[in-house]
Amino acid sequence: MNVAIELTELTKTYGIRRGLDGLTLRVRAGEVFGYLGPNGAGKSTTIRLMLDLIRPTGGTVRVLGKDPRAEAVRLHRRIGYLAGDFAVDGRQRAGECLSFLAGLRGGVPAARITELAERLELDLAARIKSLSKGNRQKVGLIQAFMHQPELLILDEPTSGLDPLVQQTFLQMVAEAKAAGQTVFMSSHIMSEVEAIADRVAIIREGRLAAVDTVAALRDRSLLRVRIDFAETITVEEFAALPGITGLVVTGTGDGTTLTCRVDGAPDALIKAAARHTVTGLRAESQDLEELFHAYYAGENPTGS
Ligand SMILES: Nc1ncnc2c1ncn2[C@@H]1O[C@H](COP(=O)(O)OP(=O)(O)OP(=O)(O)O)[C@@H](O)[C@H]1O
Repeated sequence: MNVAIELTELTKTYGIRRGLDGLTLRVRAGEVFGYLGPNGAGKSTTIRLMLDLIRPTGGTVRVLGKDPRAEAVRLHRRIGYLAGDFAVDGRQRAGECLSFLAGLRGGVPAARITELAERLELDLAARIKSLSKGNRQKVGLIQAFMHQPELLILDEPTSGLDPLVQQTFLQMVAEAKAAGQTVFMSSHIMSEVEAIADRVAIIREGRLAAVDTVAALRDRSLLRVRIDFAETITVEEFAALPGITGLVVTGTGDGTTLTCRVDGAPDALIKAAARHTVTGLRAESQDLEELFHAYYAGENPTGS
């Protein structure tokens, strides 16, 4: 396996504050990797450590097989980086700024910059200080993508972008992947990375809470079930069934409704329910956003 990023037992403390706490993570070359976590989880800290913008308290970082501390300058040419707080000289015009940055990256054809600006609908003649937050973010995206780097490291790339531009951004990521580039992008919203990420990691309070493919995470999620009965049923009949949690029974007289979560096969629940007259049945997988909120809150959403 070709590894693009390898973090081992990575720790960063800011005085007494914890930024990262023993994070071990591998990102494969060529994959789109979503890095998710709530505010303050340690996403930007991880990214800054990868780029040697800050130094670890403990552990090691390897990016494209190199130590970013020893080879920062050479590595930066092979990376496209969008900072969470991307900021450049506001007096410059967007096009001038991008040409200048292109020079630092070893040169980029002007047509490539124009093409990206057209796709993102950015006016290259506008002064950066006159641009809205979303339009400044487009400048940040172009400077990260323009030299077609081996590795894109994007900290909250969709921040401030309207939904149409977000779609264009997702296409750009898909094209980068098709061209064999690796994309590491952070976000605090699952739906932003769900569609394009091969794998996602979820971090919480500086630690890894989960890492897997989106499909596998979805498979791990629980089933939410609601069953309506014609007659009165009791909690006791269902409470001891395997994999059942959050059991609630409501209503009396005209019928009862049972709601619960099921981990694993719902067979025992269905057989127990079939002893009664079932007037309604609904079962749905916990949606991913909900699953992530449970991870964020420090629960064990898979119930395992
Ligand atoms: N320069 C700093 N000095 C002190 N504490 C810091 C510093 N930078 C980050 N922290 C702390 O480290 C923790 C992780 O912060 P980090 O910015 O990496 O989180 P994040 O996941 O990127 O959050 P956000 O989504 O809000 O950007 C937070 O508790 C934060 O307060």
